[in-house]
Amino acid sequence: MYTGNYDQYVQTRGDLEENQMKQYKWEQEQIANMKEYIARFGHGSAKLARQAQSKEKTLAKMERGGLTEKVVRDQVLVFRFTDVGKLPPPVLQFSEVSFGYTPDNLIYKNIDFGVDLDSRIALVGPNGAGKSTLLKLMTGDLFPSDGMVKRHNHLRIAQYHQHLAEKLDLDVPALQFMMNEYPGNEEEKMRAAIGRFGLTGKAQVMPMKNLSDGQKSRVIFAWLAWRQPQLLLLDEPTNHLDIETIDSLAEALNEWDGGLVLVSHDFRLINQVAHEIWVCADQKVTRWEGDIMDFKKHLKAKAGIVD
Ligand SMILES: Nc1ncnc2c1ncn2[C@@H]1O[C@H](COP(=O)(O)OP(=O)(O)OP(=O)(O)O)[C@@H](O)[C@H]1O
Repeated sequence: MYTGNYDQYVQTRGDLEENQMKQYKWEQEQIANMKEYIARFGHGSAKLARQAQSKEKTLAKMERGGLTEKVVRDQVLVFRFTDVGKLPPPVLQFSEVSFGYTPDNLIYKNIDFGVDLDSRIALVGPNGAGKSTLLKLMTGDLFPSDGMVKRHNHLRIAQYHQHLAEKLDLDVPALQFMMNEYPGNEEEKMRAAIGRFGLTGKAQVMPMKNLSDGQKSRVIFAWLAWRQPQLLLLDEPTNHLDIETIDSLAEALNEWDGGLVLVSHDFRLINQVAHEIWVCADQKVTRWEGDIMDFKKHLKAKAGIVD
């Protein structure tokens, strides 16, 4: 049981484990020294043998008292995207884009911006402001009512959203699903591709209905990653992931060399991976001058919440 928030927990646990490891190493060193002494002098002169006996007693006492255990790390969840290399900017350009699902209700009016492969953008804004809509305009699932969205000819975009997991055929195992989606690839390769997202062994070959929602999300990530996108659009990727998996996702994104546009309500994830915050509201997309924690404070102040 730990008090405080998650960051404090990580810090405290780290400190405790460091101390435990120091104690463990010290004890093991003592034990090794005593054992060596006993082995060398246990049958020596009477004086040395007495000292060896005394060390034997100390050793037994230490063992009875309970030795410090070695720190064993929880299995680290692997999440890994393959590096993709660069395309010259601009890879995705919005020029005077307006969009509405109906002409009398515009969600965006005259927006201009560029996204490239160095971009690490978090889209924030009130519910229904149009964050998911903006991602769909980026992928080309939606077309602007006015203006132009230009994508680099060789740009590979992959989009993650919850509905992908809902479309999985749950009677099929993850491995089979990948082999069906990407035929002509060796099974071993596909196993490794799913394994890169922490789904291993039996979990790959049981029908996906037996997987947790978090595991299904991993299958989707593996499926997206196989296309080696240069630009990843993530729409609420953390809904079914536990906090350690979210950290693992953040780490994978930080190690990866492609571009990222993230829609998330998870301030921790945004804080870890985003370099820019864009606010979608009032038919506009505006760059927030500050980090996500400033934005959180701003939202709290707006809602009249005092820390
Ligand atoms: N297919 C559609 N047809 C008509 N209106 C839609 C459609 N999809 C979304 N909308 C509307 O467009 C607006 C923007 O929706 P969008 O899902 O992009 O917002 P969002 O910022 O992603 O919201 P949230 O944070 O709640 O996911 C909302 O008012 C929504 O009801």
